[in-house]
Amino acid sequence: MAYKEPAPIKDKENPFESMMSRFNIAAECLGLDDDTYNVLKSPARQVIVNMPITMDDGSVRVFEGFRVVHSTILGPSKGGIRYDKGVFLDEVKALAAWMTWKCAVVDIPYGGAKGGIICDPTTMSAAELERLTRAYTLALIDTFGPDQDIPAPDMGTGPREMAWLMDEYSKTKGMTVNSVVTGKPLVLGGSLGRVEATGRGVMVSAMAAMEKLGMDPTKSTAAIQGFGNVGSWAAKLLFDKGVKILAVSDITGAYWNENGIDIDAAIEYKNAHKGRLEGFKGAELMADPGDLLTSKVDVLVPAAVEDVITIANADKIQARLIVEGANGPTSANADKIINEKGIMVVPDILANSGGVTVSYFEWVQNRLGYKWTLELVTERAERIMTDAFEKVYATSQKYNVTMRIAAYIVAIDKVAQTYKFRGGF
Ligand SMILES: NC(=O)C1=CN([C@@H]2O[C@H](COP(=O)(O)OP(=O)(O)OC[C@H]3O[C@@H](n4cnc5c(N)ncnc54)[C@H](OP(=O)(O)O)[C@@H]3O)[C@@H](O)[C@H]2O)C=CC1
Ligand SMILES: O=C(O)CCC(=O)C(=O)O
Repeated sequence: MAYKEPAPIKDKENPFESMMSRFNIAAECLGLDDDTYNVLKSPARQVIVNMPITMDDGSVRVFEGFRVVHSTILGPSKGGIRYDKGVFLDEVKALAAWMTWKCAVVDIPYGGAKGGIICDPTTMSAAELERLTRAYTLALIDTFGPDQDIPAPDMGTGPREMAWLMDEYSKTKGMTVNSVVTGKPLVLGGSLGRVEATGRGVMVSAMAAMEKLGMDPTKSTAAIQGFGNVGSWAAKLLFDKGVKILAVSDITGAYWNENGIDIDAAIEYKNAHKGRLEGFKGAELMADPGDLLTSKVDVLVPAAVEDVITIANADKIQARLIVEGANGPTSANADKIINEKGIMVVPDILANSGGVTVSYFEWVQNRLGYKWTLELVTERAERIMTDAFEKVYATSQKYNVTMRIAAYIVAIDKVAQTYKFRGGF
């Protein structure tokens, strides 16, 4: 039977339009001129590739993949690769633009890019995924490069895929080029602290926001959607700070414990059960996983997919603080409702920027041929995150705007100034 690609999800807000509506507000606050506006909004490069892959049963399937380079104004473009059956071009375009803004917010010398392949990694063997990753690398060999475009993990990918990518790239160059990709296994030049970096940044932003709101972490509760790389590390690090985690979730459901979930036990369970929480006994399965988002907690951390906080549920959210671990979890239409409710949102382009920050450290270490200690990585990453938070907070006060619009203002201002100094392209 011929394989049929799943249709892209259509019943959601377009993520690129969501990104643009925030961009437009920030551009207006800054009084951005038309020329710069047009340059900054347009992705520099969009590549679509089709890759025939021999499956383990001998059949051939053609997979569609994307790489969007949004901007190289600040430096080589940087951004993860997503393996998911729902990937589509406008999503990758939005994710690439968010990378540009994210790198600018944390003041690292990168532009933004993102990649994705329409596939379901949970139903593919390791050998099939390896062939696919190598084919994708070859298809994008002219795009990738340590001084051009540097990929990293995102949903559905991790150190294993980054290792294959590095190896395939290196073979075509006839030498080992480990700085072409970050998020690699440690033995291949990965950085200590990269695996937990995004979750750590979420924790650092949550702590900084709680301080502004006068919340005591040890008296606060949280719910975390998504228990993959970002969600599980954010949960673990918040738990270690004394925050009581009442709910966590993955694709198998949402799990609630009024007395607080033992996150170490949840992570141990997940690691022993193919990366899933299904059957975890330390919490009750919630009847509707969507209820996690509107549950009675102080802090909400969406750390799974886009567009989960929408006009359909925004008015029911009870948390005082939302810290966006995922990229684009809040639709632009929901922003107004959330703001009217007085909920503070630490936006994705700030809250989850700890990952790309430590990716930058990995790239720097690869180029130096030197390894930093975990303490050094953690201390530098936390300082960058704290400084970025304070800058965005001060900007929100100055312009009397939300933290989200303030983060866009900081980012767009930096990219626009750099563009002007460079004299245009
Ligand atoms: N990894 C990184 O360094 C960074 C990631 N991000 C963003 O963070 C988000 C998560 O990425 P990451 O943790 O790497 O991805 P992972 O693939 O490691 O984890 C994703 C998690 O979300 C769960 N999930 C998927 N769909 C749903 C859903 N509808 N409801 C609840 N849970 C769901 C998955 O469950 P299951 O495993 O059961 O399928 C899994 O637990 C993405 O938006 C990504 O772009 C942002 C910055 C950096
Ligand atoms: O680590 C990186 O370079 C990028 C991570 C990423 O894709 C993201 O921040 O969304």
